[in-house]
Amino acid sequence: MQLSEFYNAGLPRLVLFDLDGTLLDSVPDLALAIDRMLAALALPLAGQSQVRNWVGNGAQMLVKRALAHSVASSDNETESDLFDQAFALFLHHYDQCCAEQSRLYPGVQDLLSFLKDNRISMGLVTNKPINFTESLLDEFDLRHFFAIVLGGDSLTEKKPHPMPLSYAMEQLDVSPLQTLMVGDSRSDIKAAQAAGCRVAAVTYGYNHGEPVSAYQPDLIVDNLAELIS
Ligand SMILES: O=C(O)COP(=O)(O)O
Ligand SMILES: [Mg+2]
Repeated sequence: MQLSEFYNAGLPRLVLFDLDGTLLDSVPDLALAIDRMLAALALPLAGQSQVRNWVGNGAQMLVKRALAHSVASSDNETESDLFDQAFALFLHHYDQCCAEQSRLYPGVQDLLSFLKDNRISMGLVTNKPINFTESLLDEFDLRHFFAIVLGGDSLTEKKPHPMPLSYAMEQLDVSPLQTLMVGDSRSDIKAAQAAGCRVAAVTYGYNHGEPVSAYQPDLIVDNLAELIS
């Protein structure tokens, strides 16, 4: 279904996008950084297929999930020391490799250009830390599309909390009824539902191994270009 059919009065005024798994296939580089972190800690490696199921709740949760998978249970103090060490290693390695193998998905350039040509405002609301988000937007020359960019550490709450979506709508002075969220995971769908805006979900991203249909988004697409009228 095209956007113009979905919004009776034409197009939404604002489209908010998720980054990882929606615009950018980032798992190859996330997995590289996680495996370099695990190797430095002499722990068993995870690989892309595991990491794909762990992405979506921010970098700290990604590292926690990787440690929970690779470390036999330990006491709280060892766990927190290990986390601090692991997280620092992850940040260091991801900083080196975040744009090595990551690629934009098919249809992304087409949709962003279509929305820009139609003067629809766009925002980026990701759970990825803001410093990596900004580097990747520069690397893929996407920064100019977005009127607002929020990372997982930009505000006190991240998706699935509605705060970053509500904040973006307030800053751009657009109501939830005139806003569409586009994402790949339950966090995006739940945040949009709680913020009162409609949500389109892509089928190709990272949703912890579950189909996005389980969370009842308003629209489901296999390629973002399907939204273009
Ligand atoms: O960093 C993550 O956990 C994923 O970020 P996303 O919100 O862009 O999917
Ligand atoms: Mg995502």
